[in-house]
Amino acid sequence: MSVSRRDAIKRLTAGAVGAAAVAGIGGEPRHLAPRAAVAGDAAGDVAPFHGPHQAGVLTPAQRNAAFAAFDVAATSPGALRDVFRALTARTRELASGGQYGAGPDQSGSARLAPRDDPDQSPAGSPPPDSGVLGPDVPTDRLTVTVSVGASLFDERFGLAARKPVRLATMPTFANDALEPDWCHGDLMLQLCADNADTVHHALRDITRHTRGALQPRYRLAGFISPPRPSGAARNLMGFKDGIANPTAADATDLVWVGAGRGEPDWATGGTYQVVRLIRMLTEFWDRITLSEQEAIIGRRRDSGAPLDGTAETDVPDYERDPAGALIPLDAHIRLANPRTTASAPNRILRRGYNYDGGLLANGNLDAGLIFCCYQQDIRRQFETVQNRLADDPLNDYIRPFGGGYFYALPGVVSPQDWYARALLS
Ligand SMILES: C=CC1=C(C)c2cc3[nH]c(cc4nc(cc5[nH]c(cc1n2)c(C)c5CCC(=O)O)C(CCC(=O)O)=C4C)c(C)c3C=C
Ligand SMILES: [Fe+2]
Repeated sequence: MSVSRRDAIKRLTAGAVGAAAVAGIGGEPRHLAPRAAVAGDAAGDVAPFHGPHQAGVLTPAQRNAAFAAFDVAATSPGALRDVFRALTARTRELASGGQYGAGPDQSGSARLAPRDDPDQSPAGSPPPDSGVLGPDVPTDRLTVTVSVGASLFDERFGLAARKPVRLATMPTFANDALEPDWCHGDLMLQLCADNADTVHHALRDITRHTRGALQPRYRLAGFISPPRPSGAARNLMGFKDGIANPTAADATDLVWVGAGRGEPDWATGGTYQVVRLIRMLTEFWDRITLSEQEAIIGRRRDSGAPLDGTAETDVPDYERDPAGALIPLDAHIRLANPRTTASAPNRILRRGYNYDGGLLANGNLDAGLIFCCYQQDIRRQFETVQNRLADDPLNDYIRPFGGGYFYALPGVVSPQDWYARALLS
């Protein structure tokens, strides 16, 4: 992250607080009217909003994302409830799409209202929407996954006794060069959609409706490339990434927090989220040989196959290669998941995105991975894997600079429900 970009963000956040007195949380609700399908909509474009778990965890990864951390500027429990109610209302509406300036006609179906409808935008008021997506707001498989950090459970809102028992502040690991401006936060929003403008629109809508109560802390946009030429998408080191991941069938054992795990009742249906902002030292990576790169990862760069196999989907067989003749003992995939009975409960659900943030002050590329994973227990899963990676040769080519530990809230189960209702009631 360049110094100028960070300064720009600081200026923007300062502006948001300044505007708080004017807008107030939520301001006027900006209703989207439901609408018939618009160009670009296709079957499967809607990621269902209501359910026992939030969308955006098991949802097949959309192509674009933003990870945005916030601090809560609201000071009372009542104001905190308003924050979550506003977040729920905006997310529910944005995820189901609609038309700005439309209202039900006599038959109850959606219609386009005249653009200059005075009821929608009274003289002297700003328009109800940024307009970034035009009048038709597509669903675009938008998901907004809301997570809370350990700092939300400090003395401000009287929530200390309700903290998820395994939620802590992310520590600094051996290879980290953490930048405080890019770490932690009371709240993390993971916004994902098939198109980048949908992600931008949703983030802008949410910040507008929570201005003064949520203080933006940092944000980073991410993307997933199309298959090149097939199979899993590639990260910015050129390797297929996200090949080996638990499936939805594993989620009960590995991802969702259920009853009987010693967690507070309100937390049932949630999951722990780890976000790590990891810069890639691409200038160094691009200077080593292909076989060195492949030995570091443990897979072929072109096909994604493990070094003991031929296809991306082949499962590495470490028992048949105890000395690491084919897949080195310190290959990234072997350290991360040794595939033993003992290591099975340590598996994590990865849902990462590439990021490209321009240039660093020294002229090097600022690009890398927004590593994000979900799990039942950070210590048993992410931290165990991370500690196994302590001497990973890949560490010479990456530098984690930010992120945090969060708890993704249980899902919103009905139109009357809202994020964190069980926590705050
Ligand atoms: C602590 C967890 C992990 C971090 C941090 C991490 C960073 C990281 N990984 C890559 C590239 C690849 N990782 C791959 C597999 C893989 N990585 C982790 C964990 C962390 N990675 C796991 C658990 C696995 C799966 C291992 C397995 O089950 O076999 C791969 C191979 C393709 C794949 O299976 O996804 C690549 C490539 C980078 C570049 C990186 C930091 C920038
Ligand atoms: Fe990895």
